[in-house]
Amino acid sequence: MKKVSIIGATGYVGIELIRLLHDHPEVEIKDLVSKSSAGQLLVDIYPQFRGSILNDYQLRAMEDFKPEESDLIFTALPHGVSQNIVSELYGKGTKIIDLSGDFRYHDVKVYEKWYGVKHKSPELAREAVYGLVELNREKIKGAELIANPGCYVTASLLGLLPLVSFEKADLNSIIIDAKSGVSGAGRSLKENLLFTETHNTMKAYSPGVHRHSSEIEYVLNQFLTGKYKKTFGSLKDQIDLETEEKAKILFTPHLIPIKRGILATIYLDLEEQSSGSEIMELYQRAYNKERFVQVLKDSLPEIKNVAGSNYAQLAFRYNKRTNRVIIISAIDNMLKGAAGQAVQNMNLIFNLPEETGLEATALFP
Ligand SMILES: NC(=O)C1=CN([C@@H]2O[C@H](COP(=O)(O)OP(=O)(O)OC[C@H]3O[C@@H](n4cnc5c(N)ncnc54)[C@H](OP(=O)(O)O)[C@@H]3O)[C@@H](O)[C@H]2O)C=CC1
Ligand SMILES: CC(=O)N[C@@H](CCC(=O)OP(=O)(O)O)C(=O)O
Repeated sequence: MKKVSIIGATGYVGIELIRLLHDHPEVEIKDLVSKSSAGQLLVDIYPQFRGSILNDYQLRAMEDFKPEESDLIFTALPHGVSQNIVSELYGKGTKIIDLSGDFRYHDVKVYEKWYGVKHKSPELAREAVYGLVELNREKIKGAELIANPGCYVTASLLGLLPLVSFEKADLNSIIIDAKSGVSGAGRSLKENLLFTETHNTMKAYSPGVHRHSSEIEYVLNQFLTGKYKKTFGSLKDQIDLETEEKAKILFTPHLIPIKRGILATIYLDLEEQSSGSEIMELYQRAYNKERFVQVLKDSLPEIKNVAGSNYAQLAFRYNKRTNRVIIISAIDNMLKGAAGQAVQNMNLIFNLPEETGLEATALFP
């Protein structure tokens, strides 16, 4: 049995990781590290674990945590905080999967611009392997530090990559309109996340300037330059970003009155006329071997059909009149958008079948 630990254990992603790892047949939870609740029993904060193997589990302070006793550590901390902890843990022989935005950009200048935070470990940011499994599977297997992707980014990239990969999309026409449940904002107290502020309403936020715009563009542009070429799709030629146009996307997130789930609706122009069957062939080529990506033909993705599961559901409609494609992508922000994808990464690192511990279907109702 591999030993795994979580730092930031009582946050929403932390608790989702505990739930997945508790049911995982090949790992055992070593330490659950918590800043706010060190010394307390997990069940006093999350009573749903009462009676389980974690019934007597005491949360541990960072000072008492010995990283070398774990084979792998998940850091489920806010960005800015995570980089400090990861740089202390790195190089001690333990693999790390970081769920924050801190290590998602090899070029920390891009991170600093969009997050407004100085990066203290640029060398580690260059080492980190981007953990979108469908894009980067081979590198993930040998990685020491994984940067688990953003939730909106996962939904958006899975929808976009087949058309970008097969050079069908006009790279300057991409518009992403995405909606998220409130758990996407984490567990800490914020006035704008109160029940009375979020229930029976819907709002856009950070239109065009949300930090995930930069992550979507950054990964798409790395992809276009050939960084991920061997593991996904078949770009004919790599582009030179100095001389050719980069992908520029416009992204607006919305908060909707549900607990979990993301639905992204993506619009793009095609370079040339196409057809629904031609595009379907691209999506099938991209995803027919993927365990967690389902391409729907006659129905459309819905949050209720993925919430509680690690699946992404995709569908597209080719609009001949405008020569545009509308792509719809649904994931659970806490699972394929965070903890589920992190466990998928862990399975690859431990050379386990990718779906181990992740086979639950969506919860319904
Ligand atoms: N929620 C989501 O859907 C997604 C979240 N993410 C990312 O995953 C990470 C964790 O997210 P999430 O669980 O939602 O966030 P939460 O706010 O729910 O949890 C973060 C946890 O980090 C711990 N922590 C340690 N030090 C600090 C500190 N200085 N300030 C605040 N918290 C601290 C706390 O747990 P403790 O006291 O137990 O240590 C806290 O509960 C974030 O980087 C987030 O951006 C990524 C994708 C999706
Ligand atoms: C609804 C909501 O507030 N969602 C969060 C994004 C999710 C997240 O946690 O950000 P990372 O994936 O980059 O870590 C936000 O918009 O900031």
